[in-house]
Amino acid sequence: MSNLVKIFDTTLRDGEQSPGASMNLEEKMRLAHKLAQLGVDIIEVGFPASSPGDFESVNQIAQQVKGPVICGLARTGHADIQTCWEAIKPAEKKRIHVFIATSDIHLEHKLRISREQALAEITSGVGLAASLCDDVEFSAEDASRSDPDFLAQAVATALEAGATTINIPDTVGYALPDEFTERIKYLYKKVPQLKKATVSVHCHDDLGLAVANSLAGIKAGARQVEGCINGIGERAGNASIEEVVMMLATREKALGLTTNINRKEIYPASRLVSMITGVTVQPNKAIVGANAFAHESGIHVDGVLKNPLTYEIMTPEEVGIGQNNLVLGKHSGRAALKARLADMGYELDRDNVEKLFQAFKRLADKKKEVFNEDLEALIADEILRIPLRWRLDYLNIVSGTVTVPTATVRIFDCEELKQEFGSGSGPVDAVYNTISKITGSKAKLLRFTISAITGGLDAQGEVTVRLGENGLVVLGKSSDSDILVAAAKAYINGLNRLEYLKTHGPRLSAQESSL
Ligand SMILES: CC(=O)SCCNC(=O)CCNC(=O)[C@H](O)C(C)(C)COP(=O)(O)OP(=O)(O)OC[C@H]1O[C@@H](n2cnc3c(N)ncnc32)[C@H](O)[C@@H]1OP(=O)(O)O
Ligand SMILES: CC(C)C(=O)C(=O)O
Repeated sequence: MSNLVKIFDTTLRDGEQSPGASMNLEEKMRLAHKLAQLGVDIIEVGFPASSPGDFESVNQIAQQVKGPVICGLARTGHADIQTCWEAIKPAEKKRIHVFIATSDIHLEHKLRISREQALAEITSGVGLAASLCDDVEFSAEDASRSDPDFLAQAVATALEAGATTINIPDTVGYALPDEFTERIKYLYKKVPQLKKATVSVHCHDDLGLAVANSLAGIKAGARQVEGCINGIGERAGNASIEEVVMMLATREKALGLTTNINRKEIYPASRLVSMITGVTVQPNKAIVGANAFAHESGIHVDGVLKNPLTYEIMTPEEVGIGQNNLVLGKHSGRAALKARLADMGYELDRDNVEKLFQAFKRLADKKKEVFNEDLEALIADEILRIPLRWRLDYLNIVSGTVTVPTATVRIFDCEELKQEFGSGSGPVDAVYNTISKITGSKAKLLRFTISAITGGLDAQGEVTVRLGENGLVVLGKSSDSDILVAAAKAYINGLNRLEYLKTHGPRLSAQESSL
């Protein structure tokens, strides 16, 4: 048996069945090109009989996308199959995928036909498809809930009619891995001619077992796995392609199997699917989630810094993610802090690291994540105690529903008092325009946040601004019971830090670091 597992991507068909994930022609085309770059073996592009739009996108992709087999889905009715064939005909390599349900629940309640009629449908549908195309896949929908002997009969009928790939779907994500392995082994035993075809598995994630069941199928002899990028798809989704591929690659020694996937395209493909469908990837999602290669806990970061193998079983580079992400937060330790400081160009001596670490922990208790600008601000406050060029002396604001907001601001520039008057679209804008006039600052306001740090009507407001100029980025912070005063002071605080960085450079010199 081959050690190559073919990857059948159905993001454009089953993935598109995720509520709200439908894609237009341009989006499908872009994604199909990306899937070809990713190296999937087969792309199920759509269900051509379902709508003129789907026909058109399948047909356009069949004309333009080279590399993978281009596959269209069809029910057993002849009209579906003819329409599918017309749509995929221009492709270099093409496949018709015919399906019908084989479980009694589906036969009785949905299709309202007998088992005999279902077998006749298979003979007629697969037979027509095989007369048009030499690559035909047959799927026994709801196979995992079908009577095993009837399923074997359906599979034998499809092979007889000309199917070259037999797909065993766990349509409603009901199977348990051991059961699924047994089911496929049973089919191999009952239908000896199955060995000549490719067995495929198509697992849904209703119980979170889609990837485990795909592996169970592979272990029983399946050599094609169907799934979607990011695991999107009907209801709880399909097996996630990236998880299946990375499972096979990471555990290659144990499993002895390979795929044709260009793994560096995994992350770009994931981003594109998320962008196009609007279905966001949960942060803790395996392989492509924001936290998949992120570490915050001190003990983990210490290990990863010494050797990433301590906590990483694959490298982020392997799946197209730039590098791992060492997050600073309340669980971080000194090793993480020192590594980040070194990354930022700061070489602090042991006492200053200790001083900064204590301040960092106090901040991290209040904040989810500590960013570089937070560290710059801590260094400025705790270690450098930077000289303040500007200090607010006086502030008067006129604002309201019927007046143009104006501000009068007086500032100490070193020892010299300077005053200006200005306006803006709101009171904060008026204050900031006036401060910029006095200080001559060209800094851009990148972010402005305001929060209450005490309760009640007399709450202290804390304002944080993020300012940028010529590649330098700083934070400014202040609090006051008057939020406009807090806003003015935060802005001036940021400008003082920017002024310091402009004259001293963004990096601490060794001399300064030992201050
Ligand atoms: C497990 C899967 O993911 S299967 C794929 C599911 N995907 C989709 O359904 C998306 C595209 N579907 C559609 O756009 C529409 O359902 C269409 C155009 C295909 C059909 O629309 P309609 O003709 O209005 O039928 P409707 O959707 O109401 O019902 C489906 C019909 O197909 C029949 N059917 C379902 N599966 C099959 C099959 N494999 N072979 C033959 N007929 C089937 C059903 O019994 C039902 O027939 P009925 O109308 O005689 O009762
Ligand atoms: C059409 C088949 C393969 C399907 O999507 C399913 O059974 O889930």
